[in-house]
Amino acid sequence: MNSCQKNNEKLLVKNLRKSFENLLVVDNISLTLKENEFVTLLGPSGCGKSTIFNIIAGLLNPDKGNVYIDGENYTGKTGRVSYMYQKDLLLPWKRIIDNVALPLVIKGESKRKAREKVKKYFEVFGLEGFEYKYPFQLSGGMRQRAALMRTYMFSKDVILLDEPFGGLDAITKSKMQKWLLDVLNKLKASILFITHDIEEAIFLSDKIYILSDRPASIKEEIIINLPKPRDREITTSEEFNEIKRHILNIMNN
Ligand SMILES: Nc1ncnc2c1ncn2[C@@H]1O[C@H](COP(=O)(O)OP(=O)(O)OP(=O)(O)O)[C@@H](O)[C@H]1O
Repeated sequence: MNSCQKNNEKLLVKNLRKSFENLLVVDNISLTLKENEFVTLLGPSGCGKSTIFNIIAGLLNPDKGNVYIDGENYTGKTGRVSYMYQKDLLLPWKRIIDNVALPLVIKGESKRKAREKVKKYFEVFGLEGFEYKYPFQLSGGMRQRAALMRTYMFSKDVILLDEPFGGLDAITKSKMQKWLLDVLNKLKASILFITHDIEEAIFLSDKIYILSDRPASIKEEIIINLPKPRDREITTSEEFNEIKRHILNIMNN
């Protein structure tokens, strides 16, 4: 165990720095994610958010800094966290149940056992009755729920979500945000989330890191103390708008 690990800290990122050729993309990023916490990286397009996720997932090596999960150094090591990209496509030729079970099959489970293990989650993810359908038979929101379920099956505790609702229309996106909070109430997981949508960040998060333009550095860390469980009405409250004004101020300076 790393001596820096504090109580219930799942993920600790320390002093990350990353350049591509001569382009500095990530500059001295440090952050923490506690057990069952929802933390968002909020920043402008192209600032380096996905690069930070690629480093946390172990797909990229930082030039400097480290990534600890449960106190263990995972810098440059893959396979510990779940990672869902914005366009995380389901395999069109596989049934939903086999798409969702794929992470378990990759880890060595038989198809039959993997199907058995994932079956019980279909109800929680709102996909009961759709187990044996193919992706083209589902709506956009349902496909995204299936992709989230597959992500959850890979690693149930630390989940990185890179703009998972970015490609959805406004109404579906809003429904999906509320749905995600409800699912997390039942399942418990520690989520690190990327978005450039300020309202989405406030609605979902316990904590927001505001990132600068490229190279990404942390401008401010904001704790969101809005009451939980949250529903849509909260987004029109004075408290919510006060946080939004504060964030806009920081982002525009
Ligand atoms: N493998 C790479 N080689 C060279 N440059 C890269 C590489 N990956 C990312 N970049 C550059 O790093 C910068 C940050 O990219 P990144 O994808 O991390 O930003 P982002 O904040 O996630 O963007 P967006 O919000 O548009 O998804 C961009 O200018 C991009 O062109």
